Amino acid sequence: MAAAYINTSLPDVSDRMLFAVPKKGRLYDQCLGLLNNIGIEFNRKPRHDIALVSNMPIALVFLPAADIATYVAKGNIDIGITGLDIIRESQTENDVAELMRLGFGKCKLQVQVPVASGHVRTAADLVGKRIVTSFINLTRQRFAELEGVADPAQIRTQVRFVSGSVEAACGLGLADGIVDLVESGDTMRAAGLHAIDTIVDTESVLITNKAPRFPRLADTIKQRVEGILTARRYVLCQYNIRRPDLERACHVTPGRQAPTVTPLEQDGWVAVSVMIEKRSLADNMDALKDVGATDILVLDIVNARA
Ligand SMILES: Nc1ncnc2c1ncn2[C@@H]1O[C@H](COP(=O)(O)OP(=O)(O)OP(=O)(O)O)[C@@H](O)[C@H]1O
Ligand SMILES: O=P(O)(O)OC[C@H]1O[C@H](OP(=O)(O)OP(=O)(O)O)[C@H](O)[C@@H]1O
Ligand SMILES: [Mg+2]
Repeated sequence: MAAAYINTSLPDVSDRMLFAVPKKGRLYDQCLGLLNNIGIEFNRKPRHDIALVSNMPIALVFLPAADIATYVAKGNIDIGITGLDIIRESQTENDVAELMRLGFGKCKLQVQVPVASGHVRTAADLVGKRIVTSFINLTRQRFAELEGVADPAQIRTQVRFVSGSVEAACGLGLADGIVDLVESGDTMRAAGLHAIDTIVDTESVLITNKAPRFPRLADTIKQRVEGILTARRYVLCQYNIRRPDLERACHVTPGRQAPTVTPLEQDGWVAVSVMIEKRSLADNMDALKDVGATDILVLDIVNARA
């Protein structure tokens, strides 16, 4: 259970759901965009890590992404956004409920070595060597597997923690290899490194405590986020078609549930309105044209509720 926040200079948040958001870093901008999209209004004062939401009984708590899973697992925070990598690293998988993957913050936690150390081709070649990382638990678990040791504390490989700029460690002589996140690979390549093993594929997730204090409010947040993710994934497509060609057109664009078909004033014609996934839009438009559709229009969806 989340405890009341005990600090008299802070606002009273005892009746509010505490919602943790990364206070900086790679997830920050995306999280703020999402909060805005789901209609959460707040005013964060400079240097304050708590902001009251003006239109819902929620208080936002801005925390380092790496700590959010622990707060949620312990029940000090009710709901939060963080990365799957962080949940695994903080060993909180069994204590948090994953409500939804959010589709951003996608990257891989990888074992990397200097391109120049050509004799190191697999992670097994680093057994017994020096590894630097911000993910010591996941790194120790991976090397325990490679060493055939049940207890990660017993591994021969030396795993040392650094809090950031991990990619500098090999060049500076502190490590023979590193374990760090890779998205585009630019950071890795700029440091003269390449990846030889993947430990985790990660993306950001919405999580709650397993015994949430505000289950209905958490569900409302989940539904609103689902609506935004759906809106981002789909467009609304409208077209006109002769009734005899409708069946073939509906085959191309079956929609999420079913297309909406409306008769046109012109005899024998109908208008179709249907949701289409953005990633198959161009192919679907080509196929619609082939089956006789005309006046094909595509409209952005701002929000949705399935
Ligand atoms: N390059 C990236 N691409 C996508 N997601 C990333 C990337 N780097 C980190 N993440 C995700 O964001 C989470 C938080 O990492 P991030 O580096 O943003 O936080 P931080 O280290 O607290 O911030 P900073 O690096 O600014 O000090 C990671 O655990 C991961 O889930
Ligand atoms: O493959 P890329 O697209 O280059 O992204 C990967 C980099 O992003 C993160 O670093 P961040 O910017 O958070 O800096 P940090 O190392 O100081 O945490 C991560 O730690 C990598 O260094
Ligand atoms: Mg970082």
